[in-house]
Amino acid sequence: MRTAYSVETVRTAERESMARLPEGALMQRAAAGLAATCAELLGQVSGRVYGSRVVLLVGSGDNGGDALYAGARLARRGAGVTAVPLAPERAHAGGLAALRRAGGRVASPAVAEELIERADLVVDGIVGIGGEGGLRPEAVPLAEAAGRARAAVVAVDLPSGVDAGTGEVRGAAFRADVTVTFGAHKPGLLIDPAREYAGSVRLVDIGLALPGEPELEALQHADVARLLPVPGAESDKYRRGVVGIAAGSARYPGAAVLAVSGALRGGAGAVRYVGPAGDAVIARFPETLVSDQGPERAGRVQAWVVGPGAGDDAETVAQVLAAEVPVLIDADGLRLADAEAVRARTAPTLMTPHAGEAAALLGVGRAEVERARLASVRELARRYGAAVLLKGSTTLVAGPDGSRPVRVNSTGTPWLATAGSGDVLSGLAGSLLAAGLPAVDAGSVGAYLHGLAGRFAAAGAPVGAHDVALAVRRAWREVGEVHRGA
Ligand SMILES: NC(=O)C1=CN([C@@H]2O[C@H](COP(=O)(O)OP(=O)(O)OC[C@H]3O[C@@H](n4cnc5c(N)ncnc54)[C@H](OP(=O)(O)O)[C@@H]3O)[C@@H](O)[C@H]2O)[C@@H](O)CC1
Ligand SMILES: [K+]
Repeated sequence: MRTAYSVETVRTAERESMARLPEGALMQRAAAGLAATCAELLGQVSGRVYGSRVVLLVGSGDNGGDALYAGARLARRGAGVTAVPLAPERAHAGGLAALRRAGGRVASPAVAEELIERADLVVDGIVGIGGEGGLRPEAVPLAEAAGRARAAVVAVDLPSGVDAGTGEVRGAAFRADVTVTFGAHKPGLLIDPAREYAGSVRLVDIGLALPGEPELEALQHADVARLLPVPGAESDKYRRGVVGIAAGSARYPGAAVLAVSGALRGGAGAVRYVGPAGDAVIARFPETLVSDQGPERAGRVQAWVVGPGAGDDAETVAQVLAAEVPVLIDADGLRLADAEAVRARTAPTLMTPHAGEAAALLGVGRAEVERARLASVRELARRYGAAVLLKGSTTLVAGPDGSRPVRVNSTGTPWLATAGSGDVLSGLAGSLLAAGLPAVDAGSVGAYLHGLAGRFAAAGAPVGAHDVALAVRRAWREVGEVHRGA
């Protein structure tokens, strides 16, 4: 499991550690890790550390201190290192002295853009977890220059300008090729839009003992493998769970077919389809149990999926919400579901909006949800008393009270932003619910497999939702392999 901790928790751990260790020890560990990554990148960019040109952009806090000590290490290996302190009188004094002793230079911000243009490596040590409110105006041209330059950009702890705790980006921020973060991932490094600015993220262990719950957790292959439902010798189709799909309409029969295609690959023993697209479903998937009765009279299921392509069929949504089994609500179902009926449910509920649907439910603009994804998913979960999966390039899954930790999925790919892809996910996650997974697990395992399947199906070229559904089996197998190998 990959975890991310709030700034507050990291600060607490930092204080405890500092009380036990000699002064400056944590910063030296951080700088050593940072310098190692810088050296590796310089090797890639210019072939060697010796003789390469490194520019350190140095703010007035410890983030700048990390950059200076790392710069000193690079200077000792023969790199030409120039530090640009944005507020020279407040830059980390020990770090500046160390850099000078190692042969590094110090330059004025007036020449920073010129230096960045000629650099092999730019180290962004302007601001870390102590930052507030986005980049200050004087740093904006530097972020732009670093973006234009051919130099590799390494961010210290996090890209300056992004919000460490929430992943929000207000205005300009540094775009890093690599972010070297210390002690723990910060939530912003795993959530878009900030995640995109971080490039690839490396965690340097500086020996922090992190107290309490993480803010976020991201499942990895082995975690997913442990959660996948596996039939035992005694299993029959009913014990493996039957998932009911109440989806599709005369206008959108394809949504029903795609939701069923996802459900068939999600581990339930059987898929029951209810709705007006039965002929289309049977033609494609003859193994489906098709009923033309409403959900109430369709026969037993262990979980329902309601909503994909449902049009305006509020009655079906109401019947599903009244069922005493887990329910996944997606697409049109989100709009048609009565909030009181959702809150009144006693069996688990999982809502799966994309940003636009979440915005409509929250009564805000879509951009607002995209800007503040973590706060949005928590707020929705609290309002509805339901687990909520907020789709996107970094999908988030919150438990019913919006509490910690929220799951974040990072297997997604931009290729998954294709029509019908969400219908496949709803069937897949619904099937996992029917197989007995708790709502947050069903959502996050579903998103994980779906993202991986999207990558396999796309392999660098456009995909349709149907291709994604087909690739779910490969994703499942790959995840299972890791488990068996473990
Ligand atoms: N956690 C750990 O265990 C370890 C942490 N370590 C490192 O320490 C870092 C945290 O250091 P920190 O607390 O000194 O804060 P930091 O991020 O350098 O910035 C603070 C200063 O920046 C300013 N400033 C504020 N907002 C700004 C903005 N938007 N744009 C520009 N400037 C802004 C503000 O100064 P002001 O100008 O307001 O006086 C403020 O004083 C952490 O990220 C990690 O790198 C490691 O050394 C090892 C162990
Ligand atoms: K930084």
